[in-house]
Amino acid sequence: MTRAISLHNVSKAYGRTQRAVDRFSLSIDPGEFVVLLGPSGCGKSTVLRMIAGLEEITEGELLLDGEPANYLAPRERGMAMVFQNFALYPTMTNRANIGFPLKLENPGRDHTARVENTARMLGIESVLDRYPGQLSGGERQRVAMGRAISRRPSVFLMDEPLSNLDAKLRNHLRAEISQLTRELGVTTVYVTHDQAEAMSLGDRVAVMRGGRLQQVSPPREVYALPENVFVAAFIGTPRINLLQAVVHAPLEGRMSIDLGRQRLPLPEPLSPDHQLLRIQQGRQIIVGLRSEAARIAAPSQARPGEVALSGIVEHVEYQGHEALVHLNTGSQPAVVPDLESARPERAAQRRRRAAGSGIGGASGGGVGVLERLRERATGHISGPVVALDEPEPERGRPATRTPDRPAITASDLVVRTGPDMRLRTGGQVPLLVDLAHLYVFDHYGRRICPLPKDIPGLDV
Ligand SMILES: Nc1ncnc2c1ncn2[C@@H]1O[C@H](COP(=O)(O)OP(=O)(O)OP(=O)(O)O)[C@@H](O)[C@H]1O
Repeated sequence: MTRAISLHNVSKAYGRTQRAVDRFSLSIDPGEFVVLLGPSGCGKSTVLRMIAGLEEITEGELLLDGEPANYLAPRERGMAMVFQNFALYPTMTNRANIGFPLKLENPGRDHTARVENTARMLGIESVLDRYPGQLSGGERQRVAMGRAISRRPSVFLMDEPLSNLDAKLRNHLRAEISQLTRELGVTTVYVTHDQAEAMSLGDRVAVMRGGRLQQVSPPREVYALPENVFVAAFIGTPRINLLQAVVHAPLEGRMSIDLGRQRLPLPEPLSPDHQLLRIQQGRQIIVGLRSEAARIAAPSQARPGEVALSGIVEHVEYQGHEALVHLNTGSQPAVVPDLESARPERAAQRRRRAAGSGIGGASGGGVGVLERLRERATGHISGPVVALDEPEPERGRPATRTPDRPAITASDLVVRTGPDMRLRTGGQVPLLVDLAHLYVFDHYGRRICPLPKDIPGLDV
């Protein structure tokens, strides 16, 4: 059995502090795999815990298969949770750990077949009679998943189940989780702050920031059509290049985007997307260029839709199969708050939560002040995504740098090249920018180009 989950304007407030989750709405279909993605502290785990019934909903409504479920006890929800820290009973064998929920449910029955079947699915038959302490991290996490699966839940809730594992094992288990949940056809809500994990696992990815849902879309769409600059910057490696810019739209002559020391001329006739940029004339905007939107090549090699820029090589990051070239084009990078908010460590959070809920003995008093200061400094910033770090300039006048602003950081654009391209640090290189892959965001960070119907790089 699998079930539909609907959250309608769900909020969570802890005490009188700002809301950890703010008017969160999301409908998940039966059998769907939805990933909650966002930086540390954005409220992902809180949403998951409210679905599980481990956290009371302050406001809003939770529906399970269309039925109100705010006050349903956790065990009546038919859900299984898998956490980051495995949470196995160390004094029980792995067999007993996997069978534990079954034993609780049905003490009199023999569960051997179900336990062995589950272990076979996860490839851990050979370790069933060992103890968790005798297993590797990956095996332990498989046992934890086995315990969640054995009961045949109608929903899996997974809270960063792979984050304690090394990268290779993480990739491996990620593929297994994907296969397993599809085979079982069970609705899955998976929490992570790792965008690559989210993109590879989810049927849909729900991006959160400061307790609020920013966008929920299939992975390809969340990458190709980010609704705002926060989503654009959170998704994709290397991170999208975000540059402060001003639209230059003379009554006569070619429209262009002023990037500081250089301009991007917009090809004529203007596309409908670019035509709409005219109304931004003189206002500060943010230009987004993913690393695949620009390449190092001479103007003579320009393909239709490509325009020339140039940059000074600051640094080359050799990656084996490719190199990332960090360039200075003389523009000013846009700053997106919250991307990697320095939230308290998860462990410290858990300690505090445990202390607050009376579980365990750790009071966390020693770290409290520091934690609180850090929280205050990096606290929730919700509302519109303000990506610029200075006030909007007067209309009709291009932005100027004020003297106390940091100088243009050395590199403002990262492009990919083949691993063998010889580049000299400090040397100037020609660039071609593909305007079909140009993103423009307004000063609140909302995407204004491309329009929703125009999806670069998406074969639909
Ligand atoms: N029991 C609690 N009491 C007070 N505040 C809490 C409690 N639990 C969570 N919070 C706060 O609510 C906010 C959201 O926390 P949550 O754990 O949901 O974020 P998250 O996105 O899952 O972060 P992480 O990835 O670090 O776990 C944070 O600011 C956190 O400090």
